[in-house]
Amino acid sequence: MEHFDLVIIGSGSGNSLIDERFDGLRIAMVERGVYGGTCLNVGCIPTKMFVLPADYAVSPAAAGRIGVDLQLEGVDFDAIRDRIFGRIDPISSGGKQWREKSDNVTVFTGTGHFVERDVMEIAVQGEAEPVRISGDRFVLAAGSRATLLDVPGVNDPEVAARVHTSDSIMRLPALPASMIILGGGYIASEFAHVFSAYGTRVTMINRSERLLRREDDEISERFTKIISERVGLKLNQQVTGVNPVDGGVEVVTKDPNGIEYGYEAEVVLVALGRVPNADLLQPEAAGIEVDSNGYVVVDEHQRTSQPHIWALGDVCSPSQLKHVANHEMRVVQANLLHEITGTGDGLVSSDHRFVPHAIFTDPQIASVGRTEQELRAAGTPYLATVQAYGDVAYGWAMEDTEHCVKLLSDPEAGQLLGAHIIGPQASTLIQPLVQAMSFGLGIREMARGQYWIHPALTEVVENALLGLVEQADTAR
Ligand SMILES: Cc1cc2nc3c(=O)[nH]c(=O)nc-3n(C[C@H](O)[C@H](O)[C@H](O)COP(=O)(O)OP(=O)(O)OC[C@H]3O[C@@H](n4cnc5c(N)ncnc54)[C@H](O)[C@@H]3O)c2cc1C
Ligand SMILES: NC(=O)c1ccc[n+]([C@@H]2O[C@H](COP(=O)([O-])OP(=O)(O)OC[C@H]3O[C@@H](n4cnc5c(N)ncnc54)[C@H](O)[C@@H]3O)[C@@H](O)[C@H]2O)c1
Repeated sequence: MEHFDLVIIGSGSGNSLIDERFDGLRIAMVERGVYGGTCLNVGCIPTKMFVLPADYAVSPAAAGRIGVDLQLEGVDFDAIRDRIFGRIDPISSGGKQWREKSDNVTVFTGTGHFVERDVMEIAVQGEAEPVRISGDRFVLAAGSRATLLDVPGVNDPEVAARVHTSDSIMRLPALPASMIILGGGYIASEFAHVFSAYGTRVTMINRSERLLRREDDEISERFTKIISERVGLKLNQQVTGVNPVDGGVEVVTKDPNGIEYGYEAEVVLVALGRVPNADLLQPEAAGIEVDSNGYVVVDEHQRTSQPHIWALGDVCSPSQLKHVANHEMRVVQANLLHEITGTGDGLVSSDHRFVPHAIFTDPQIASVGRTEQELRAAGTPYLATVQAYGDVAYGWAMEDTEHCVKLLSDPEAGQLLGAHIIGPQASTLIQPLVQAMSFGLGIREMARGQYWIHPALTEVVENALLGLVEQADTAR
């Protein structure tokens, strides 16, 4: 049995962990799928490369409001798809080849699972017998996978060929005429924007009454209304079955009154969340604790319940975001180097205080901190302000009527408690607010202690901050 100093399972954020400081160690990299993981191959990168053309495709509406007559002549889905994967696929295969050539890293292509606390068995692709390796230390970077649809009819081969997850939907051989999207979260919303902008007739089926329900209510309500102008929305519906129909699939649903509906489309996208891949690792064989939702349990240093096993990213973090996986990777990297080579003063900890996210729909959405409904439920006193884009100069220029920045703070307008933005450039506008929260910058200092470029869209953030200050001062 081959022995390694370090065994890493998962080549997404796990691959970034290995740098020249690990040159003296014998490392095994175990990867069951496409090299480079979710973000590169089927996640953040390709989706956002699909979003940008979609943003252009919907821009005639915004241009028309300010007197520019743009006409969309069409969207070349095949060219977009081939350009995107023509760039991504070589990065993935090149990354794998580069690792395979490395003197100190052995790449195992196959699914690994524990058989003992320091022994892993790998079903290596193309090999008749599984391989066993042992390790001094392990890093679990095994990510998550799409939840599959589990209703009657889904295993019918004609249906199965037309039911996709985010892993396959971006590689469709041609743009479908119609698509049903199941779910109302990040993936459902981003692909609803993409495919409806490209010209597909999109129907979203969601079990609750609003999309993006975990966002602040203000944002979720606005988004649900705005996107309903571009896609068919079927809310409060539970999927009960799927059937093959001529040229497509029928999705059968039931509403809260028990009334049944049937919707047909050429293809179906299942976007019902992602489950951690911890189960594939058979963590019980190594004595690794897993929580009730299937996530590997880690302490603040990203160490699992087994001192020689560390975890990072989607396999242990319910936020399921790449910037979180990257952050945790750096923590594990520093802690491994500390333990193995004595680098640094001690173990470092992850900082999960203010994790932002952005949803690349049209309009964009970005958020950090707590929502108003969370503060209310917790009984935390707060101030809230909603600043319309249309009330600042750049928003006037855009003739904006729909978008806003919502800020929440303590009652003295001292510190921000949450920031939520819906509208153009939201993913960029949120960053100074993330910075303020992370470094404890007070609202008054932030609003008045710096210049805000006039007439940039950042004035919508400045005015929102001033709105909180004014409320606090009025209440004194
Ligand atoms: C469609 C989509 C869009 C997204 N967009 C964004 C975005 O815009 N911004 C953002 O922050 N996040 C986004 N995410 C989330 C982001 O992609 C993930 O949070 C991130 O990639 C997780 O990284 P990771 O290293 O934990 O896991 P991964 O990158 O998933 O890597 C895990 C790897 O482990 C392998 N593996 C699993 N089990 C085993 C095993 N037993 N043996 C061997 N190998 C195994 C898997 O094949 C995989 O390659 C998106 C996700 C999806 C699906
Ligand atoms: N821009 C980004 O950062 C980005 C983009 C895409 C994905 N992601 C990550 O990927 C993760 C997965 O995305 P997602 O959209 O699949 O998950 P999600 O958790 O955002 O949304 C899941 C949706 O499915 C619904 N749902 C779940 N189970 C259901 C059931 N049994 N019946 C009916 N509806 C059900 C939920 O109500 C929700 O609307 C996200 O949590 C996010 O962290 C991030």
